[in-house]
Amino acid sequence: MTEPALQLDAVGLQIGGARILRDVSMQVATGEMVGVIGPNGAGKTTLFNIISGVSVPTSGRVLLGGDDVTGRKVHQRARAGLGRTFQTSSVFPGLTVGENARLAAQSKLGGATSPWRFPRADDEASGVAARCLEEVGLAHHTGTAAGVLSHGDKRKLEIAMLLATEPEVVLLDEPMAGVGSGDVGGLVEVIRRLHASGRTVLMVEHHMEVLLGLVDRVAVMHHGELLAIDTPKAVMADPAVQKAYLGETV
Ligand SMILES: Nc1ncnc2c1ncn2[C@@H]1O[C@H](COP(=O)(O)OP(=O)(O)OP(=O)(O)O)[C@@H](O)[C@H]1O
Repeated sequence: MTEPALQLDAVGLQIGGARILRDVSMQVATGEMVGVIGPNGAGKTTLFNIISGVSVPTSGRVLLGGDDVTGRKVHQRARAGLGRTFQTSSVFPGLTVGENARLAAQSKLGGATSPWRFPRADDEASGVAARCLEEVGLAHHTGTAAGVLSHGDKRKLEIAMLLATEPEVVLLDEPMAGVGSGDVGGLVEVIRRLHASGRTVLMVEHHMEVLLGLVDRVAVMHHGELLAIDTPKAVMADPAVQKAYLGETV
């Protein structure tokens, strides 16, 4: 039997007297796309922090491809094939789109990471960067300053930078946040292709229509617990989920 790409075993986080996460267990199969939803403060960001190594759980285990990575640092998990985008933009606005992507590729390949070093169009990092920009549909913006891109294109650039690190498991933290309605469709297509290429994807997203149309399964967090994990249809029909969202639009 193949190991799940990502597995959480009874993960918990207690800070002082506060239980932030309690007993969260899930398995995400290779190539699967799972959406994580839940009301504000439910523990979604904390869960992503624990999976990516920003926080260490006080109980339970995190496994990547069957390997226990619970005690490993962010960069060690990145090397093990985990990539993450953040809610806040991580692009360098003064650098071009191409330079941003090349820096991300260099961080994976090692060696000098100075963006001011004259890039050779045929070096490995430049090749990886070009391929990733092509994949997200930003190749025509290679020479554009990242700071002048629309929010939607910045998100695409962040995804390209993530792809440049060649992750197998991708965590997307609210990719639609701040994106104008005209840019949503293009970004959805990029995420759909990311999934179709066989990568395993976990996505926190408040834009419910987008999320439900993309994912294989939905994990519902509530008060630090995993309330349900199932197909979008089954989760939306679950009375416990509806109760958790009472007063909010699902
Ligand atoms: N380091 C910390 N110390 C104390 N409480 C924390 C800490 N980190 C998170 N919390 C609390 O844990 C709960 C879960 O927070 P978290 O940010 O994970 O929720 P979320 O589901 O991502 O919310 P949102 O949708 O608003 O981003 C919140 O009540 C938050 O205040």
